[in-house]
Amino acid sequence: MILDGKALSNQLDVNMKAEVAELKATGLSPKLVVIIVGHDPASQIYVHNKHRKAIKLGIESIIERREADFTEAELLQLIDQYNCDDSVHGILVQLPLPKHIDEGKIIRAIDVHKDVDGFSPESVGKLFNNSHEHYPVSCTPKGIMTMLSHYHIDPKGQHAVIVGDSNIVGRPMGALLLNAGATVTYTHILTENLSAHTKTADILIVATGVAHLIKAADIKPGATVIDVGMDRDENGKLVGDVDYDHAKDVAGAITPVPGGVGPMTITTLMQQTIELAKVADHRTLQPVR
Ligand SMILES: Nc1nc2c(c(=O)[nH]1)N[C@@H](CN(C=O)c1ccc(C(=O)N[C@@H](CCC(=O)O)C(=O)O)cc1)CN2
Repeated sequence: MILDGKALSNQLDVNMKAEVAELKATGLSPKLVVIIVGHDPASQIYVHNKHRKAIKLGIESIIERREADFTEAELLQLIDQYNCDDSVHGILVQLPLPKHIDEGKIIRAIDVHKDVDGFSPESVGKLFNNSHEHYPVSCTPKGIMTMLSHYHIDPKGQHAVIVGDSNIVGRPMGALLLNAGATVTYTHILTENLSAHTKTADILIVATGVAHLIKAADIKPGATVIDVGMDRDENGKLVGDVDYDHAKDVAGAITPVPGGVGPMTITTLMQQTIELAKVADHRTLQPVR
């Protein structure tokens, strides 16, 4: 089974577009600000895709582009400007940032109520506590959970193996799967005999940035394989971390690259922008006693 993230994303757009139109009719217009510093070619594409999707759904979208020598102090000031702007519901700083900027400091500077990426210590804490409150979660892992649910793949009791320990994908992915009742194994670049672990996975999530790291022989027959990689092969073609052409014959379900996880990341960003707008509106309407 091919897990078609592009088709699912387009399907979810229909309801989101209608919801945004309804909110706008009540005077609430969800608004997202994306800040990008520098000229990383992949980031330019992702930010462009985010803007295009927001416009398609009727979400207001501002892209703030700055040169690679934009300073940390200037970035903090820009974030503060949008923290203070009540018309803005979500603020996202595209990662990676140039080396002279401290990512942690930037993430912590975003008002927690506008942390549409779910990267703030507060949101991450809630995720790892399995809080039942509403809070944003890193968009790629949350989008993967939406995809698993759509295709009736229930992680409960399953062995999920995560390859890659990034804050954006690997770590929150493991927490979401654990919260959904999976038994989770984290693996990463220092893991010895990686294949011995991946071969035991009922659900295998690969997010390493190494093109075709996972071969068909590394996969348990029938497993669900989720490829988060956005790599280039020797011909410059976009490929994943999984050798899709051979892996698809072993896996029970698999995401393609492109058209798998990527579109679901963007759809989740839009869902969380709408959610933050509704929560902000509710806070305004309900004075704190
Ligand atoms: N602030 C953030 N920065 C980054 C995040 C994030 O969630 N928040 N995630 C990644 C990249 N990412 C989101 O920004 C992302 C990756 C891929 C896609 C996507 O649409 N992929 C397409 C192919 C695009 C192409 O042609 O290159 C697909 O898979 O079909 C969207 C978003 C890093 N930074």
